[in-house]
Amino acid sequence: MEAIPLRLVAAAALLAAFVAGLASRWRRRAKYDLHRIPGPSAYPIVGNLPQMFSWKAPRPHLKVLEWMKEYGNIVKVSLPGVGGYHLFVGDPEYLQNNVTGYGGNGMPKSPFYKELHKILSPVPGSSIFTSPEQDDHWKSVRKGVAKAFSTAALKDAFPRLVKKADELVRLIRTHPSAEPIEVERLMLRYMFDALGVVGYDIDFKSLKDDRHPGLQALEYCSTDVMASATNPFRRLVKWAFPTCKLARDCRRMYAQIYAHYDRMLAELKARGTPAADDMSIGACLMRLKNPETGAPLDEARLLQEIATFVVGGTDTTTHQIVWVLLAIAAHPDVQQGVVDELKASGVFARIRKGGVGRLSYSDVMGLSYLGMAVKEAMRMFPAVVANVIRSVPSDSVRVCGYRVPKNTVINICPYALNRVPWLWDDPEVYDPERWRKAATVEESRDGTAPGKGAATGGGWAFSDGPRSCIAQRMALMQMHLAAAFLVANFNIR
Ligand code: HEM
Repeated sequence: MEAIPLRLVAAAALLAAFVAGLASRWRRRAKYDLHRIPGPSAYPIVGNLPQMFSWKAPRPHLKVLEWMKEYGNIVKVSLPGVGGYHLFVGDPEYLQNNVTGYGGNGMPKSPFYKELHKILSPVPGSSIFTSPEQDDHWKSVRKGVAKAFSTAALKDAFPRLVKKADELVRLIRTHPSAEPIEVERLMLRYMFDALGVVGYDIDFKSLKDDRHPGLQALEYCSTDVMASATNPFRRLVKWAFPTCKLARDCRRMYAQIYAHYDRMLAELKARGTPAADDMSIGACLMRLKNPETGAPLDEARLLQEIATFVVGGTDTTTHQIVWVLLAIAAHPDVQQGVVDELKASGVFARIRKGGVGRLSYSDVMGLSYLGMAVKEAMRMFPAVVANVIRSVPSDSVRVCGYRVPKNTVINICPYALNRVPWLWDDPEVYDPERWRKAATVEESRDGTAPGKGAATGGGWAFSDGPRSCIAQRMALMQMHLAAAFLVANFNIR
């Protein structure tokens, strides 16, 4: 029998693959509505990755806002290797009721969070932040640590934070006046220390040591973990070339950050059983029990939770306070308004004339104009600009009326939600006063000021629902205090 030419076999295989592809595409179109969801056209193979993550301007949130304005309140974006199709939804009601989970209707966090786990621990697992579901472990940690963010706990920690803010001001005063200060770096050191003293009653002392190894490692690993989660090639390079510089640096820096968590746990353990009135994050974590066995949390699990609050509470507050300061600096009238309020309340005099010891939590959190200036900066410049990510749990769930396959990604982009014109009046205007209107709803144009989009505290900056930021009150305290100290002592330009 004559052999079938190889070329014929190859052509038949190609044709079969093409027909199978068409059939599967046709079946998919019949079953789901993905093709009906509006969005930018995607390139073959790489989808919309080049538009979202171009080297020149890797600012996906700006792209999402642009697309939402163009396509409306649901936009389909194709991101192969980073979860496939992402749906960006600009309908707060839909998000609150179906995604972020009021009334237990939330969607699970996407597998994206697994990638982030590496910065918490070398051991696979999940923490309050990375847990996909609101399972028993998540519930016990969330409930057990909630006390650390109560008013009583924050009042207790306040004097320790005041000392840090005072140290920050003194450090700035030692700086030669002609030389510019790199504010972001300085605020990173302040917020890292603030998290340590408020959350764990441990002074990391990074304000004293610019090259603090824990902070250096945290900076490096935060960048790596986000870059690796959004760039499949970075993961591939590290895996394929374990001796390249990137892979070696990663190993060294991850070891350094894990060593920092180990030292924190050792210090907490050395203190013995926490006192009953100790409501710090560290004390709450040390009291946690395994919900299945009732035994104290095992060390690996405890370390992951300790790490979660360090990671969750440093970069976020740093970036957010920098944006707050930038907004205040760019609006001298707002800065003057903050100064006037500080003076009228007596806080200015206490900060400036050696009375910081008499400053109370209520003094600072009662500064309503400062509060509005902070909230408005959080609306326009949320630190978590995008990537609050959930997964559609089953084929039967419709997203804004569309049938989509299980595991389709719902990506909440606080930056876009806080600026889309159908949710806010004059979204591009920095206007702290819009939050005053929130307290007097009748003044607003449509009865929903500061905007229908406002979910919690500062728009969507802290997300929403049961998985929203557990530490938002602590974060606000840290930012209010830093802003009050800086504005009272310096003219921010
Ligand atoms: C201005 C500062 C902060 C911002 C803008 C912020 C923002 C957020 C957002 C958007 C989420 C939801 C993330 C998601 O669902 O993917 C979140 C969750 C979380 N944040 Fe924050 N955060 C801030 C400060 C902090 C601080 C200071 C801590 C710790 C002390 C912290 C700890 C957490 C934790 C543990 C979660 C997970 C909660 C859960 O899933 O139950 N955050 N944060």
